[in-house]
Amino acid sequence: MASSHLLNSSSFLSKSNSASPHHHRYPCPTILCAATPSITSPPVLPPSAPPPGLSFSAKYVPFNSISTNTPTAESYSLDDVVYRSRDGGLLDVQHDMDALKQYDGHYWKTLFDSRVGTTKWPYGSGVWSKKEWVLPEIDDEDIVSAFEGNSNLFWAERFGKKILGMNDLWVKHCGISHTGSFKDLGMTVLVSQVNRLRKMNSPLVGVGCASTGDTSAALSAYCAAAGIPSIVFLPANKISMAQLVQPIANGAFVLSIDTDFDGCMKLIRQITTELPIYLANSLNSLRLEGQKTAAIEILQQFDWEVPDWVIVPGGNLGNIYAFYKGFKMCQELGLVDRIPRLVCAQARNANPLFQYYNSGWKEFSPVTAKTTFASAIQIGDPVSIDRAVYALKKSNGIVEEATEEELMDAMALADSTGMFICPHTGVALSALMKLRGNGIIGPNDRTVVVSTAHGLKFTQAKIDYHSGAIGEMECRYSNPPVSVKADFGLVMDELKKFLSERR
Ligand SMILES: Cc1ncc(COP(=O)(O)O)c(C=O)c1O
Ligand SMILES: N[C@@H](CCOP(=O)(O)O)C(=O)O
Repeated sequence: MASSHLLNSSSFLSKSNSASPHHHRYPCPTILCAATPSITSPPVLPPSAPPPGLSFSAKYVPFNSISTNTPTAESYSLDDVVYRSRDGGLLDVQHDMDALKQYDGHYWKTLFDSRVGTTKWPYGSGVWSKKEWVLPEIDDEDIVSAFEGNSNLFWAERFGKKILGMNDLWVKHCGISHTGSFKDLGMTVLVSQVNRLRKMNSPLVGVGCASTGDTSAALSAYCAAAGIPSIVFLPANKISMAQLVQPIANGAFVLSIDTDFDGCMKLIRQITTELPIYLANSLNSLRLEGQKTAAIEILQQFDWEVPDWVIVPGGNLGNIYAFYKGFKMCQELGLVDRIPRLVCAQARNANPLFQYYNSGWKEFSPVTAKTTFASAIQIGDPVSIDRAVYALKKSNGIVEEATEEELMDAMALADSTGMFICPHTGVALSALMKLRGNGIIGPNDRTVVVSTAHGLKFTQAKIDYHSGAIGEMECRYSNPPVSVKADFGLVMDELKKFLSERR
């Protein structure tokens, strides 16, 4: 136990095993056996051996060439600093699928499964255990990782049975992570690539983002681990204290700006075209390569069985596409034979995607996002709108919304069954409750709700709820503490009252 902990932390800090003879560009039998180094029998060979010299690669292509299935000559190296296609559209990371297809689905499953829990750098990370599908060409010693991923897929037995009559409900706790949100999955990839670029003498002086609190926390932590300056633009007074203190503690240059997230996003986009600061928001498609591994991980955790539904709270809308991409890659490469239906859940106070969906995808209009307890998705003009629409259409997906009362009640109910979720996960659970209520999601459907951040980042929202201190809200599941004098009789009275009410 102690020695494996030491191994993990020393890998994080020094990449000490980077010069390992097991450092290959493609999966190999040695890597497959990494978790059992003291073998006496011959290594287990993968089902189909790699042709000698075959390597994997990826490049940027215009996203619309993918969404319209139109071949294009426009592409960029991942070592280029580029966020937009020539016509101003989004980019996407395109992998050399022909090279990946040299191996069958069984091969990839065996390889990925063999890396779970290994201390061999960098494959113990849930992201880097899928390295060939993420950033295939980066050297292991350039990777900046905090052992992210491999997050708990929690069987929400009590919530499912008691609240929804469901037996097969799961919560993927992506917020149980280094900086407390799913952003770590993408940030390890982005900061690793910047680390590589800086070693290649790129003029980049730092990495910057606009944030509602989680992207900035992840960016500042990974940059601090790599000794790279980070710059974060935060909407003043619109993020939680816990989120604000994260980049401050990690030594980021923090600008608290008198605008909302969308205003910060506009500014960082302008600034990163003027200064050699690398853009870390999910407009940068590199981030999504890491985030998509959560989808692969869900399949892996179900022994490669496909759930019926996956529900993701949406704000800037990169993550819903990342999930689609992860599932789709698994299907295309033969690991599974279908993909789940995706649901994107938004807060009613910040619901541009929901409105677009409700219009029958006729017209998209950005909104001015109003204050919501789900503050990390208080976004009115999502940069990945096109990616989200594509993911939803391709997965026969649905968009739902939740009012403030619905999301806070859902959060309180989930907490009362042993979770400690964030308000964004409350949005996703409210969506589930509605879709169960109208029968779209059936009682036996295997359903995964993606929990995107740790509840400890949002304690003020929970305090407000449990003290019944929210304007119009009934706070019907609040559980305030009972004050009592230090007197045996009075304490006994309170306990008897409590116990009789429980009967
Ligand atoms: C906790 C949390 N949940 C959900 C989201 C939504 O993710 P996305 O912006 O990729 O839609 C974000 C960030 O936007 C977030 O920080
Ligand atoms: N919730 C995000 C908003 C920005 O999203 P990004 O994925 O584009 O970085 C945050 O935490 O800042």
